[in-house]
Amino acid sequence: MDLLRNLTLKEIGLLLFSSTSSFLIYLTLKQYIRLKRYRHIPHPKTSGLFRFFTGNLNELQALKDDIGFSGLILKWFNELGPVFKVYFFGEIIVSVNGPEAVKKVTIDLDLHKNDLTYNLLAFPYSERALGTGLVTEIDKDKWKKSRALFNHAFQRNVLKTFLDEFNQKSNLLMEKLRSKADGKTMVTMFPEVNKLALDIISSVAFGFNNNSINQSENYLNKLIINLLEGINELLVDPLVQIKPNKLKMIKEFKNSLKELREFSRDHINQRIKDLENKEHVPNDILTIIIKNYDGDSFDMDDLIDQFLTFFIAGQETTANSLAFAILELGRNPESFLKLREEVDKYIGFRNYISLDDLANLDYTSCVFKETLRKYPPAPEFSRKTHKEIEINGVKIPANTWLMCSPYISGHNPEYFPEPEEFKPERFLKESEFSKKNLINSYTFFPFSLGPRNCIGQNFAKIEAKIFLAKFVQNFDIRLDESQSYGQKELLTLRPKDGCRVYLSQRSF
Ligand code: HEM
Repeated sequence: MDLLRNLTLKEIGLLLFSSTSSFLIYLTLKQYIRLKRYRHIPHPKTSGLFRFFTGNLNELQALKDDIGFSGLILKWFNELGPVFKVYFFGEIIVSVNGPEAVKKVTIDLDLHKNDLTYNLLAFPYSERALGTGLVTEIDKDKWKKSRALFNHAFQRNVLKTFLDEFNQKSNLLMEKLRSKADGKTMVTMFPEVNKLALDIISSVAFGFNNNSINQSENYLNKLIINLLEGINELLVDPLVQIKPNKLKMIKEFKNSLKELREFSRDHINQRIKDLENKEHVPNDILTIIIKNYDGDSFDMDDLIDQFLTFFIAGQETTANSLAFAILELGRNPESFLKLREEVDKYIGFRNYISLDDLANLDYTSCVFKETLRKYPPAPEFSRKTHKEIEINGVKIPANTWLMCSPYISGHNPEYFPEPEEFKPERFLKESEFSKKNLINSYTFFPFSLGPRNCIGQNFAKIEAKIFLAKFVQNFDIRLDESQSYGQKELLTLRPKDGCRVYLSQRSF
């Protein structure tokens, strides 16, 4: 301090100037060295005065509302080829595409998840949200233990026992929609299927009747929406935490998270108590988890992480795909009629759909798959290299953030000609694409692949097929022509205007 006190203003200015210059030189050198490691990997054109630092930030921001991140990287894939990088400030993402790359990343090398991406879900705004739940656990050994526990609960023969719940909740939604099926009342499908998905996961996984289908605003539904909105904001705007006009949203996010965690804690505690007291409990996923838990005592925060993870992973993704499916069926009446023909043949007017019935619904499966191809709800997922690897002959340095995209693959005309067309037939076993093996696990992977694939995929397939079958059994649809048929990418990919339809009771 004494030294500073003896300096003149001019000397202090010079000192500040030289330390700022040194800092800038340091940043420039650091960025130069970082980018040099990736020099051989092409990237989209950068723009702006500070583009050496900001990289592709301008393009990422300008296009995020228009075609979304997935649309943007698809454009870059078409321009730059299967391996390319995108960068902004210190972050470099390498997008790797094509069957060989996807197999290598997800199966052969079974790379770790990228901590930076998943931390946004795990600990947004420095709060514990999904924490060390199954989606966000980075530590492989810990993840393996949890996954083994959950695998029990997601086996087909266990899910089969919940078929009543899947049917009952879908019937409830049909009943509600019937009350609006006058051909004149506009129905936005996304919130409806969102509540359906929430009520199904609440009942099948956690044994309680949430009953949001019949409520205009549901307590849990609202809390989850607030939670997801907060995380979305953080994803699209890293500076959100210092913006005064976002303070209210952040406060609401934190309150909702707190309430959700308290709700989960109470529910889990009650179940543990009931099990200890040998009370009658539902044989749901929570009971299976508690019974198979092999720790000495329960780590409550860990269980809450899992509880929230299943609520969120089990709701958003399926709901988005169901809303997109209705939108596409509305735009493609011939697919709608084919679907109905199949349902009429195998189900008729029965309002209970069994597992055997589901096995017959081949075209229904194709409709669901085609929807997931065109609009994978999780359009990208991230991994991290721990040592240098080679993909498609391109060397990728250690500690690189890698990205695989079911969206890019699903829109590649090499495997899916006329990718913008909705053609469920391409997934029929006898289709030329199936015969040529153009559609396989490495070209169509909306549930990801390898050990960290989606544990809920059978769950989602059952839910989707039952809903679609019941929907065409009951209704004719007309789309609201004024809506956008575009997509909106937040945490997941969803229909931009939520899928607006006019329903009528089915005519014969
Ligand atoms: C159409 C519906 C669904 C799609 C497209 C989907 C997609 C995915 C994808 C791509 C992943 C990998 C994510 C990553 O690597 O970051 C994933 C993981 C996961 N999904 Fe799904 N999902 C769906 C439905 C569900 C449902 C219904 C549940 C629960 C009932 C669920 C629970 C999970 C969980 C817990 C994980 C993490 C698995 C692990 O890392 O071990 N998902 N899902």
